[in-house]
Amino acid sequence: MGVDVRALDPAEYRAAQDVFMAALMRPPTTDEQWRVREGTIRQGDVLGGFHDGTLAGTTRLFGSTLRVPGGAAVPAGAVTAVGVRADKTRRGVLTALMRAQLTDAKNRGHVVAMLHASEAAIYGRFGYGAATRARQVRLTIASVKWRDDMPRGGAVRLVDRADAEKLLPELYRRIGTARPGMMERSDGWWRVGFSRHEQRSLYGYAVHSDEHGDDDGYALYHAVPLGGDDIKLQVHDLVAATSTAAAELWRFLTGIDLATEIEAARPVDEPLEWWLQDARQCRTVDVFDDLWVRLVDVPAALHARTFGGSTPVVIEVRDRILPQNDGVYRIGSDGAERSERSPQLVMDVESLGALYLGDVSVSTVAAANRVEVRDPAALEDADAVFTTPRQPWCGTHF
Ligand SMILES: CC(=O)SCCNC(=O)CCNC(=O)[C@H](O)C(C)(C)COP(=O)(O)OP(=O)(O)OC[C@H]1O[C@@H](n2cnc3c(N)ncnc32)[C@H](O)[C@@H]1OP(=O)(O)O
Repeated sequence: MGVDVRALDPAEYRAAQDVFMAALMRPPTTDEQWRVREGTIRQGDVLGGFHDGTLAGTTRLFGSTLRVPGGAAVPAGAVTAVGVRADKTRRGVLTALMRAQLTDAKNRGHVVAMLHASEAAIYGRFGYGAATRARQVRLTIASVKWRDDMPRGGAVRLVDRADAEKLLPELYRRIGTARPGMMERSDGWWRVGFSRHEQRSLYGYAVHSDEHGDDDGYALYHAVPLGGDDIKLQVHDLVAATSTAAAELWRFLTGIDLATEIEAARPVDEPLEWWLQDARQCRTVDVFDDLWVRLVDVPAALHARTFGGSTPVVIEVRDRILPQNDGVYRIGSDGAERSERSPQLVMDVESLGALYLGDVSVSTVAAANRVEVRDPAALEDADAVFTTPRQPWCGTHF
């Protein structure tokens, strides 16, 4: 029996949400949570996969943009709420949904699709590559001593939730998407986020302003009792326009009385260790794949980002789902375009997605046999072409 996929009607969204929550083994969305979420879903965004006439699986795609190396922001489809009923898995429901969604993303003009994966084994077959990483850092507050030469300046103040709901989205819009891998957040994203801040626990909203009094960073955190007298500050969001703002926000967080430790998922190249007198007091407890990127329109995606190196490379790209992307591309610091030349390297669109934001080198992917090297001399050139000065990072959960 095949799988039928169609865009769901708004009246079916709640049922789709239930399928998703059950697939994630989470309790169903409450009526109160649903009232907030419902209004953020646009018609046409939710797909349903039907097996034997039953809604067996679902996925949603909403419009955003993704910052790419060089500074452009490309139209991006953010994929979320993927789930298949446990009694309907491994029958091709997700496959049918992903194919339909990628075609839809292409028709909507999205240059890339992107997601956070619950498991790393799921999305590669659909052309998604792990394009950014994050590291989970933990600091024990009693042992944190900042260096005297750490960047300092400006002031940090706490704001209440009502002010945070106005200030943070505005600040994020202004400063929050500077790094490759960062994405635009919709009003709905913020509404759902703030609605999760329960009254029962402390949520803190700290804003940094520079020496002229202009706001240039914020931290959003949550106090988690650990048992006994121990309290962890879980930092959900820390966005700063300058290293001074970031450093001052970290200094503020580690100065909060009664907190015993801090944990946050951060960019892998944030210079926390460099600010500390004892670098080992910042512990990396995990490094994990963050944003997965799928190039939906390969020529447009390559055109949008800048490349480095002194010698261009010629790469053949293969795409089993969107064959319009198949072809040979010459990529270098002067741009990227289709080419008639014979390829030096051959890769599928998943590997290209992983390389797209500069998180991993071409040599590393080639060493895993995920790039076919036809001209070994091209590998070093390709590393230089794809390399970026800053590690990409998304920092937005969706
Ligand atoms: C962006 C997000 O929302 S992330 C959240 C994703 N959702 C979850 O993790 C919820 C729990 N899991 C599920 O709902 C389902 O198992 C899904 C969505 C992961 C997979 O759905 P299915 O309908 O079973 O996938 P489908 O039958 O199309 O499988 C396609 C292929 O992927 C493989 N596959 C599917 N899920 C997994 C997995 N979790 N691990 C490894 N392989 C997998 C299948 O074996 C199959 O391989 P094949 O083509 O070689 O036979």
